[in-house]
Amino acid sequence: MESKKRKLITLDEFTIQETRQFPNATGELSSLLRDIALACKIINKQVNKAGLVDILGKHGATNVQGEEQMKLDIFANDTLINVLQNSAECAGIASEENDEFLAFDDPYSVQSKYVVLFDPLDGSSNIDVNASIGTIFSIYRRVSPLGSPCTEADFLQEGSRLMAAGYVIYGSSTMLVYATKLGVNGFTLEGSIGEFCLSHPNLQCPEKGKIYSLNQGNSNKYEQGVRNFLEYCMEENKEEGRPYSHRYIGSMVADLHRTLIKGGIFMYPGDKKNVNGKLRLQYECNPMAFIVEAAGGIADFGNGRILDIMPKELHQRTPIFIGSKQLVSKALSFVTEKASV
Ligand SMILES: O=P(O)(O)OC[C@H]1O[C@](O)(COP(=O)(O)O)[C@@H](O)[C@@H]1O
Ligand SMILES: [Mg+2]
Ligand SMILES: [Mg+2]
Repeated sequence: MESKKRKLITLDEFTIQETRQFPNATGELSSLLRDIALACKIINKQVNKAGLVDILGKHGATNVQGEEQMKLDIFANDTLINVLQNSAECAGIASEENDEFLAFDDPYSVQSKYVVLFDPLDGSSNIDVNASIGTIFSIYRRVSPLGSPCTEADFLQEGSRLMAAGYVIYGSSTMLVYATKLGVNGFTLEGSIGEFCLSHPNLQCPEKGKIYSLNQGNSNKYEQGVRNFLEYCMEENKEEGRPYSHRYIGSMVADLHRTLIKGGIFMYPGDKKNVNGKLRLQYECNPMAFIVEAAGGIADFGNGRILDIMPKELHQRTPIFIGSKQLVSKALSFVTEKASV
């Protein structure tokens, strides 16, 4: 018996419906979101045929993070910048791959209320091995006056001031997940019509979880509290369903997507050498914290809410403990991070 045909709701239709809930809304934020989705569709096309086009491997340059850039990092970065520069809704961007922010000074962009931050390609170490990778983005309302180019202050705002944040995961299917203050929704790319269609409405991060996720290879470098929590996760306790399962894909987007859907905790703690860990506050941790909190989970740096951190620099890093309320609270009861955020 043929399964009942599902009515497809495209991202466009969904964002227009959402806008209608706000009588004063102008639709600029939704249109900006659609531009980001367009850029990610272009990136997705290259990712899907990466082995057949000259997009695998290193590019040869090093970014401001001191990391070797992959060809796909550069392609994704250029694609997002080109699409957003031509979008009438974006005043400027900051990227994990660019030293400085870029202010667009054409007559339309200087009138735009919003700036966009992005990690164009997340999970770079997984590009050449065909494991899930992604793009992470976030949108702030400007604090600088409209009519003139945006300033650094527009990008150095606390995560709690975000208007929207999301990610696209290039995995077995390509999905876009985004959050506003109204909630978190997931859309799957329907290849035959080239549209993101609503597939995961009103995502909620399970309160409990039995999966812990971190680079266990670094365990000896983590502080005692983190190591005690790992012991707790691996300890036998039938009643509490321990030991928990360890899962680590090595792409934050993929590890967070699993945590959002199945529950659990994702961590990238600081260690003796890197007290602030590896992940970037503005491009990775703030957007993911905004999404997980909007889905009922929590995100902490060890001594406080990620979204309350007042950014000092565009590329600063922060430790992160994020996911299901119960398991992250448990982890924090073991951990007192000495991060200088
Ligand atoms: O290899 P490690 O140290 O475990 O780090 C993996 C982490 O680094 C990242 O790849 C960093 O992101 P980029 O790929 O955007 O640089 C995260 O996606 C991932 O969670
Ligand atoms: Mg990243
Ligand atoms: Mg990246």
